[in-house]
Amino acid sequence: MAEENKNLRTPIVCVMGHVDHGKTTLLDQIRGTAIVKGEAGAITQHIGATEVPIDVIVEKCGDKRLADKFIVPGLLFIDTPGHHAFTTLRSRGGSLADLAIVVVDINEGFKPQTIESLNILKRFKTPFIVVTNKIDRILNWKSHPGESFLSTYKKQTPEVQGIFEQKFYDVIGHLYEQGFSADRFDRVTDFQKTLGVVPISGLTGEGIPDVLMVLLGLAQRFLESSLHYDVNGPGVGTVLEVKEEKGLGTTVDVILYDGSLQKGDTIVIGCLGEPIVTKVRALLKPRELSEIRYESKFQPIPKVTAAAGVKISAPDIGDALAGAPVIQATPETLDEVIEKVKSEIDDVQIQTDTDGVMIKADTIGSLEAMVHEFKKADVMIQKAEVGDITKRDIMEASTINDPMHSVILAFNVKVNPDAEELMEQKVAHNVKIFKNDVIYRILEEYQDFVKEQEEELEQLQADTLIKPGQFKILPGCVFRQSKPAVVGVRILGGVVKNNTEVMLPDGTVVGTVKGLELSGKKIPKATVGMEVAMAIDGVTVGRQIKEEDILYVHIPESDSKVLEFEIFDTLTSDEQETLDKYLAIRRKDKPFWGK
Ligand SMILES: Nc1nc2c(ncn2[C@@H]2O[C@H](COP(=O)(O)OP(=O)(O)OP(=O)(O)O)[C@@H](O)[C@H]2O)c(=O)[nH]1
Repeated sequence: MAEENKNLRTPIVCVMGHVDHGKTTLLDQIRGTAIVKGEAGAITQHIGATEVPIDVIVEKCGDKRLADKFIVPGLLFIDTPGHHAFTTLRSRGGSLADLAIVVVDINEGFKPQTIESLNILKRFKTPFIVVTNKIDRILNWKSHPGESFLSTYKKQTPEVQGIFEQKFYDVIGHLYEQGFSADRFDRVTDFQKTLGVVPISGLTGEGIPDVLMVLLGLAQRFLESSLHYDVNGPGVGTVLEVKEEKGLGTTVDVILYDGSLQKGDTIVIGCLGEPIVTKVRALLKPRELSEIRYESKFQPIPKVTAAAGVKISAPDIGDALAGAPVIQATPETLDEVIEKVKSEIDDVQIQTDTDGVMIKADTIGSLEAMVHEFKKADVMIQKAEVGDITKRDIMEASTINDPMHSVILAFNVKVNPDAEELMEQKVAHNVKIFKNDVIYRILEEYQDFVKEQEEELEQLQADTLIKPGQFKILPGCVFRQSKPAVVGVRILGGVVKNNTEVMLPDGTVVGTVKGLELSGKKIPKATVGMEVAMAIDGVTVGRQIKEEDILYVHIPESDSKVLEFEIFDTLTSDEQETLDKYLAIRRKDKPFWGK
């Protein structure tokens, strides 16, 4: 059993949370921990990751007995913060990150990206902890750099403790609203039922020993079975980034999570077309800072073993895709491995609708995350692809008539120059691009746009809709008998516009308004309370109409339905009253008119 445990690999940890809540500072603090406390050689700076060995953690926590308790070799922190790295680092059926930390600024509380992080973790079922950061900013907090939370907390005054408790339980309350039962880490007895929350300061290092301990505990408790690996097995990893490096050409930064990889090995890398089959030309790790006499930032190494972050230099890897699998192959396994890599890419089944927007993202993982978030918000998606925005994308979007769908939502991608050129032209005038490197911002911007469009449409509808109106022909104000009749009227309710038909109280439509004048000036409409001169075509005073008559604007049945059932609440009270009277006339003989 003990022998077997030797092959537990280092758990991979991602840091997530809202902008500016302190993800980078926390990672820097952890890196600092590794550098200051580690014996020479004990610290391993990886490509895209930092490894904190178990003995460094144990020393930091000040309890040597812990050394026997834990059997994982340490923790590997992915250096790129945010859920971008988390979603990029996918492995078959989930995320490659074994654990995550969600950072919340204790003074600011929950923000959109906090919730987005929690949703992503919930979806991937990744064990995680929450840290409430920046406790040193609490009024009158006395910092004790590097100490455990309980130790520094005990040294605060009761007032400061009171302020802390209030802010802390605010965060606990928010977590509860998101469906998590959570408590301060030292009060949690079962991490499977209760989410552990660690108060920290990324700046002073207070609470960092607790973060490391709780993470180790989680790894031990939940991951032991999934952390077994075969040192001699084929190397398996995920592309974190595809990068041009001076003197090396295109390289791929890979997080290896199983087996090992050597210089000269054949590897298969996922891309959009047929998988790339190539040979490792060099495996590289960052050069130690002391070795500045070398020109290159990287140092070649003969072999890497999981879990590790490594830069791979190899021929023909330009099309490699961030988030795609990298698997080592032998002549015997090559065909099988190619199939496996291909099917992993094909597994990213994105269900699309027949109508909807176009989504572009930089990696498979971010594309999946984006589609998930947008579907949750009921946005219809017609196409979802990895890659920059091309001329063809713009052409495709421009053929869509619905302005809410001739839209490209782009996450972390560029607009190609020829696509940009096309955007300037008339043919693409209807295409809109929403670009951002934060998913929820793209969603927000798109939702604002949709709202604006809907309001415009409503306004347009309201402008063409015939509204209720009622007026009385004033006594002694007949200026012309007919062709057209011109009479003085008072608007009793609603509005009367030019070119609308008018109706008698018995339901007969008798003529059309052909002009409105107020104090000798032509006006397009008259509203409640106004006394105006009105020209009515089609009637003769003394025949169809006479002084003191009350007339109504004739509302067609289709408009009446919209007024009564869709926008009744938006009408003024006199418009509502007038509509009620109008409907009563219409429904006297036909009870179902306009229903
Ligand atoms: N007082 C105090 N300031 C902090 C702490 N942690 C972070 N900060 C400050 O908060 C600001 C944002 O911190 P970052 O670590 O850059 O935050 P981030 O979450 O990585 O931000 P993005 O990378 O922009 O998402 C910086 O000015 C930090 O110095 C802390 O514990 N205490």
